[in-house]
Amino acid sequence: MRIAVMGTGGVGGYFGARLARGGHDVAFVARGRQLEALRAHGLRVESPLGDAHLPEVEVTDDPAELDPVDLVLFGVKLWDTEASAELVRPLLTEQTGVVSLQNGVVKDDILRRVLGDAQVIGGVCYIAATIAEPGVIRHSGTLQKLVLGEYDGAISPRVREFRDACAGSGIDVEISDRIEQAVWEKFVFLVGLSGTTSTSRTTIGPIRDHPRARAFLRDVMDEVVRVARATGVPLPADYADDRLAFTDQVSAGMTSSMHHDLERGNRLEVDWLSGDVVERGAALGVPTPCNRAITDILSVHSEGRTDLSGA
Ligand SMILES: NC(=O)C1=CN([C@@H]2O[C@H](COP(=O)(O)OP(=O)(O)OC[C@H]3O[C@@H](n4cnc5c(N)ncnc54)[C@H](OP(=O)(O)O)[C@@H]3O)[C@@H](O)[C@H]2O)C=CC1
Ligand SMILES: CC(C)(CO)C(=O)C(=O)O
Repeated sequence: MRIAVMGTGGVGGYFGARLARGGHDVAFVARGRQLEALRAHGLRVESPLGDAHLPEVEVTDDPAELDPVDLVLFGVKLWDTEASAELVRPLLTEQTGVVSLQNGVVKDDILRRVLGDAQVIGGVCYIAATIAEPGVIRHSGTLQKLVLGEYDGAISPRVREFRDACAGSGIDVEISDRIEQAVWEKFVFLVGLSGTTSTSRTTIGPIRDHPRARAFLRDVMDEVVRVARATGVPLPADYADDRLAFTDQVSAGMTSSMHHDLERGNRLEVDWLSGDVVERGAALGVPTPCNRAITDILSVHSEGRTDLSGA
């Protein structure tokens, strides 16, 4: 398959590199120091599942320079979605699928609005990966899973083709015929994990082990479940308990990409995660006090590191 990765960071770089090593024709879109490093030294992935080095990669900061592709993988942060969607237009044919690896439930709303419903295939990814240094992606743990599916539930040829490309490249992948629900299922867990690990600046272990922090984590996720159900997404009413039980199975050291971003002084996605839950809840009449607390507490960090000393 010919694939373009829009945003070669933690997730885009990881999955793009695996697909390239799997024999697919992958072009990368990057900028700044990442673009320079990819041009100079190629792309390197460090992973417990095996390192990979692509010494030469097709990379650009301007998708219009690339030939059209079968599939675009979206790996930019949420604030860059709209502008990046405009940039990938020249890569699309009528058949091209656009799959977002991003978090949040708003990402595909934006892509569908800018690019049209028919172009967008729903997707969710489960992985912990970051840019360790320009040109180097570090994968933590062994989780590296994609779930994808057409929004109308059809198992289309393009979805099957991408599933086969991923499976043949060693990526854990499955097709869902209820992708909207799958996106919300991850959103419940992610909003709980990102909100609690970032506000308490610790990994999941101490949070799930402390009775009050654990109750807060559950309530944060339960608000997302209530918003999902009010939207018409049929999550079970006790889904927060299911996700709480799931957090007991992950490693105590697990944390969220947002917590990593906070520690690094980077801009945060909180307005598209807990903040989006608050906005949707307000529109639907669903109270979301825990997510509001998270959004408000993190607001002083949401634009990245600033001098808070007041000096
Ligand atoms: N990291 C993780 O483990 C996981 C992340 N996610 C989600 O995936 C999404 C991406 O996260 P992550 O991979 O961590 O993000 P990163 O910041 O690591 O990567 C995004 C990359 O895209 C680049 N980019 C943005 N806009 C453009 C553009 N117009 N042209 C070229 N390059 C561009 C960024 O450049 P610049 O730095 O200059 O902005 C950056 O290098 C988020 O929504 C996140 O929540 C989901 C699961 C796991
Ligand atoms: C929870 C996790 C690590 C799973 O993919 C994630 O999506 C994130 O932190 O952004």
